[in-house]
Amino acid sequence: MSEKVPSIKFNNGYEYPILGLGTWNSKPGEVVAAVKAAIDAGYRHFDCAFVYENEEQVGEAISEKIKEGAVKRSDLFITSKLWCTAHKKELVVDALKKTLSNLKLTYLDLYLIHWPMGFKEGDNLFPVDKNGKILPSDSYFTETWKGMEECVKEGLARSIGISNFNIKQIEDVLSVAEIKPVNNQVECHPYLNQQKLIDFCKEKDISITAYSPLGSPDRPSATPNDPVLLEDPTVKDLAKKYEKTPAQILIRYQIQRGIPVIPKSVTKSRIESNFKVFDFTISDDDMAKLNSLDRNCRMVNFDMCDQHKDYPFTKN
Ligand SMILES: NC(=O)C1=CN([C@@H]2O[C@H](COP(=O)(O)OP(=O)(O)OC[C@H]3O[C@@H](n4cnc5c(N)ncnc54)[C@H](OP(=O)(O)O)[C@@H]3O)[C@@H](O)[C@H]2O)C=CC1
Ligand SMILES: CC(=O)C(C)=O
Repeated sequence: MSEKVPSIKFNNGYEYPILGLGTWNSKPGEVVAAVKAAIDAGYRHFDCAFVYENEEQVGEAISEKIKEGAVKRSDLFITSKLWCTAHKKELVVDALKKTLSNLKLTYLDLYLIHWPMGFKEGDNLFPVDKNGKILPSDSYFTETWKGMEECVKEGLARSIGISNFNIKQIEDVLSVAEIKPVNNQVECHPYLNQQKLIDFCKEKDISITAYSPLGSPDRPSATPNDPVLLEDPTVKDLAKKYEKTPAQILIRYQIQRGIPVIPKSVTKSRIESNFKVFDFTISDDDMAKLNSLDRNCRMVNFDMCDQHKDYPFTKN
């Protein structure tokens, strides 16, 4: 039996396991086995989203594992995210109810606003104009936040947070928040170490989750000229030195920074090895080497939104 994963504590007192399994790009036909293998390996934290279009299969795996007695619902920490087409306040609770029905759960541990940009409402998840650019909603995310607070008040989500929000946008949320966000989920790895955003969030008692911690090699927007984090010479040298894989170095890097991390895999052996990161320590000098790789290199740009008034990233 594997050991319990360490947790951090949110500003509302709930515990958040520091390592979880990502599920973006996990095909419906693969994700059931992946989630089951992860539970068997000891994972208790799963990162989902309505837009990944695989919540039903994640839910199927979780229900089967609960039914067979491997875990209880209370052992698990399940996150999902509100998609951009449901940013109007009156749409938020119903969007969460749909996600809960997909996942076959009665509550989420954490519900996040997936992106600060609202999209034109409707069934099309990516409504675009003739140039392929996103059609905006006339909502603003402070209104969406009020809908998120309703989710907590109705007992449908224990904690609420944000994802892909920049500092100014976080300040805007805080200016209206009756319930504070507990977490901002952002891209984070040695090529984009996010130290400034992490420091700001720490000051506000908001935790960070590191997405794409391995550099998201299977992202649909990858091009052959992009840098490949898992093949970085420093990362590979450290893997050799510590007798670990490059992925284990990248996951351990976040854990030692106190940053929860959610690597994705649908491969049983990788799901298992990515979890074996609690039996070694990267030295301070080697952590500094990893920090020095920072180069403002973002893998998940969501370019189709770069004209949106609430696009969070500065363009290089
Ligand atoms: N809030 C947001 O906007 C976003 C959230 N996320 C969340 O973060 C999660 C993780 O990020 P993601 O972008 O998926 O990318 P990751 O950085 O986790 O990389 C996933 C890729 O790495 C491969 N991989 C996994 N383990 C290993 C290993 N040990 N050795 C070599 N390759 C490995 C996987 O392959 P394989 O599966 O074939 O094993 C997959 O191709 C997402 O799945 C999602 O849950 C991600 C992006 C945006
Ligand atoms: C992967 C993901 O969460 C995106 C692109 O929103």
